[in-house]
Amino acid sequence: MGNYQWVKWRKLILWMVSLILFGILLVAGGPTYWQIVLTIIGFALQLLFAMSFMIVQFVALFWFLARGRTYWILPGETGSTWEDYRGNPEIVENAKRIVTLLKGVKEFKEMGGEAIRGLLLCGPPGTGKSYLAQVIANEAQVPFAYASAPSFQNMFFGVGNLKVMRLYKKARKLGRVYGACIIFIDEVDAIGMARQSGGMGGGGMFGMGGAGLLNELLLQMDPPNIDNSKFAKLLRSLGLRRKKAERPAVLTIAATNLPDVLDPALLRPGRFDRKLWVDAPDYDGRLDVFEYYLRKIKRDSSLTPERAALDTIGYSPAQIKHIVNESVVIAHQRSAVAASYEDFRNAMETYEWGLKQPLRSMSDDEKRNVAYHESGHAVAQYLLNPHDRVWKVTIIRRGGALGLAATKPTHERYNRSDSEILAGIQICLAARAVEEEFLGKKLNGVNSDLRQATLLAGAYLGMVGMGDELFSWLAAGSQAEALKVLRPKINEMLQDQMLQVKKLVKDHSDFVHAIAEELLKQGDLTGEEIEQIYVRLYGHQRPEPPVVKALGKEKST
Ligand SMILES: Nc1ncnc2c1ncn2[C@@H]1O[C@H](COP(=O)(O)OP(=O)(O)OP(=O)(O)O)[C@@H](O)[C@H]1O
Ligand SMILES: [Zn+2]
Repeated sequence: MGNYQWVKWRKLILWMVSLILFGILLVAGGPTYWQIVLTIIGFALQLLFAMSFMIVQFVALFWFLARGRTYWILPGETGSTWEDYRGNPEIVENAKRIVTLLKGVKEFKEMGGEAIRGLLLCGPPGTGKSYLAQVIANEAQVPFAYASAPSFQNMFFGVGNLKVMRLYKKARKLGRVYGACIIFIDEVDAIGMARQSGGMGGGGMFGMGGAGLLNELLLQMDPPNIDNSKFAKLLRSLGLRRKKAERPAVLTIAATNLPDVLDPALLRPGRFDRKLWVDAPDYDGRLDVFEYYLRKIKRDSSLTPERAALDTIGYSPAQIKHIVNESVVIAHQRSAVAASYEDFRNAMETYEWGLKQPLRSMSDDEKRNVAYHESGHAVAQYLLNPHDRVWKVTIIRRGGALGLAATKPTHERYNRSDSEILAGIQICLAARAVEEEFLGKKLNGVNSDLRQATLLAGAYLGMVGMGDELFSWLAAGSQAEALKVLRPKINEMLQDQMLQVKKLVKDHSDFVHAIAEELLKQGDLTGEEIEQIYVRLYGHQRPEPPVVKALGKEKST
């Protein structure tokens, strides 16, 4: 308290002293009257200047923050056409309809139609969602804006909304010039998550939380059709009416990998009421994409679109583009003038597994362990899986794995039989089977193998009703709980499959030894080389793989 009083007094005293000094100066005939006036004006000007400077700074900061990271493409700037969108003719068909609507938007509206406002593209990454939106814009000859939803988010309240508002304002402006406009919003789930599930739609640190951004987006997509300018309000208050300004068509195309988490409000009519699934292409689709991208590079006759399409089940067009490009890089590195199939394969392997990183310090004994482990997988893969082929077996470290035995499907498949799942379990267990039977020890490199085998057995018994129960843990909700309850049965199943695969590798011991020896010599083997070894040893091609059965109590039926 006392302290506070003192501060107050001190201030007063300081003021008094200054006043007295000022008075003395005045009386002593120091400054003239004009000098005093000028000084005061000078002070005032300084204050004004400082304040306006602060205001300008604030405005600049806000403007800077609200500057969305949006890329604009005007008609004709990219030139990507339907010809460039490959591998998915159904999508193109659907997209063409949208372009027809956008092009004829004026006539369509005159007929009383409402312009489409939103299109939602769902699908895994790299399937060309933003690319499709660009092609639509280019084909319709309308401006295109690319924005990513997370970039709207800002820690300052209102800045995100301002960004959305500015984006749409510009879109409407350009839309008036070009007839329509397309805004593409990537990763819309970042702001469009169902509101109760705590989506990040809100205003952030200083915001009110909730769904501010989502609401702004919905409002901007489908704004109320009244003119809210001062002039229009004045006219309205005078009982007059200005001719309603024509609202330009702004089509919002949004993309997401997670359509299930979106707020239902987004999917209502008038918003994203049209949905297109953009999936990874099938064989024919990939063939088309490869033909397109391989045409752009120099390649020799070994690298054909057919061969490449066969190897790349599940690849997206973006991945295909990347692999083709990497093949050229690899070809160039070995000073070749054209990419070969070998380069392509190397590119794929590096893409899927990471770079080769041989462990120079590994002892011969350890290398032998890894070779037999992988040989076990390879033998089971080769003999048991009718729909997969061995792609590559290697004991050269890649990524985090000491070795790998990888298969690729021979064709697109959408369902799996009980026999195939059991074969899958045996393929996982084959490595341990070989360790025990051929090396006489158990090694610790099996963690992911056992994990995978356990998950497969769990699904077999507790999810897809292939054991003696039809109960599904999906209904119970927790896989972890189900695995615990199923543990005795899973164990029994794994033991039983282990016995079978041990028999398999012992029956083919020459094959196991030959692959392991060859791996120790060469480092890695392709599926074709494995096949050559088999044919050399047994004098015939791989027989039709057997139907694998569960022999334990599960086989009570
Ligand atoms: N169908 C296609 N035909 C030809 N090229 C394609 C196709 N789809 C994608 N691409 C190529 O892949 C690149 C990446 O695609 P894009 O960015 O559109 O994928 P996306 O689905 O939007 O991915 P993300 O969800 O990760 O944003 C494109 O720029 C294009 O060069
Ligand atoms: Zn393994």
